[in-house]
Amino acid sequence: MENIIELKNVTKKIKGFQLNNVSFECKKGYIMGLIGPNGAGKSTLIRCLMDLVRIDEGDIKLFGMTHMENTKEIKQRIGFVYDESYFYEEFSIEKNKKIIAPFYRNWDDQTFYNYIEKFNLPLKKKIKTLSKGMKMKFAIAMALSHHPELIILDEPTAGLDPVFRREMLDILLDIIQDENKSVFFSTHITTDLDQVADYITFINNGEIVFSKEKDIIFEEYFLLKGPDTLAADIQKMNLIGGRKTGVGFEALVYGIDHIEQQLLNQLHIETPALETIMYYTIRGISL
Ligand SMILES: Nc1ncnc2c1ncn2[C@@H]1O[C@H](COP(=O)(O)OP(=O)(O)OP(=O)(O)O)[C@@H](O)[C@H]1O
Repeated sequence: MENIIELKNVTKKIKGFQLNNVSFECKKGYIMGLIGPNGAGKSTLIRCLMDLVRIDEGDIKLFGMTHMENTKEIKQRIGFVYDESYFYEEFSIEKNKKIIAPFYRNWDDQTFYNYIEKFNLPLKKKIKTLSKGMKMKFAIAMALSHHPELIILDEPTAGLDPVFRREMLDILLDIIQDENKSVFFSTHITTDLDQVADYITFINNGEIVFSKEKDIIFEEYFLLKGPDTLAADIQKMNLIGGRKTGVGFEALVYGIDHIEQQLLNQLHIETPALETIMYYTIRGISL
């Protein structure tokens, strides 16, 4: 399967923070979600992908090319949506479109106006008067109207109400109905990923914790629950994290083959949500 995004040992130092030896791949035709807590480096990583900041070491390839080789071509083929508005706030939706469209060789007015209608956006309204959700929809309409093969979104659901969020996720799912298109988006709302992502990349403190198929993650991690009397035994079991819950304990482990069957028989075993995996990976053990 073709890699659309490929990072190898990418390092980027900024004041007091470092993306450290980041490597992962994103395949054509899938949705990859990038998760991590505040300050983990998600936006920095996306800025590196878009060559908005230069990496110090390593390699980034998009469509098999580096930015050094052909950044113009890469950017033609990406639809980019990020938090800070890069539109002309004083101009209307339509005027913004007129200014930006000529930069894209595959710009398609018909597609643009279809999205405007679908998203119910007011063409004559100035950007600064739009709600956060409308701005996000406009950004998505712009990003999709030049038929990109890869859509990169930084926190597309942040600050949106649940109805808008659901709509946004449906749009992402719609995009990959065309198997030549791929989506890479960051979020800290992990439940969004439960619904739409095929692959998850988890970053913490500038380092990749894992980058895997979502279904495999759910096969590898286990949430164990049991009474306080077993807490001491379970602590010896190579835990990722755990805590007392009031009625006993819960603990996150990677694989359960190393745990004696006799102990497992006394525990309740669940598949953890992504949020739980993220929480215990970051917080560690406090049993
Ligand atoms: N231009 C900059 N100058 C100095 N520090 C920066 C700059 N950009 C990011 N940082 C720092 O780099 C770290 C990672 O920030 P980044 O915005 O990439 O994290 P994030 O995972 O996107 O966080 P959030 O979920 O809160 O948006 C933070 O400690 C941040 O303060």
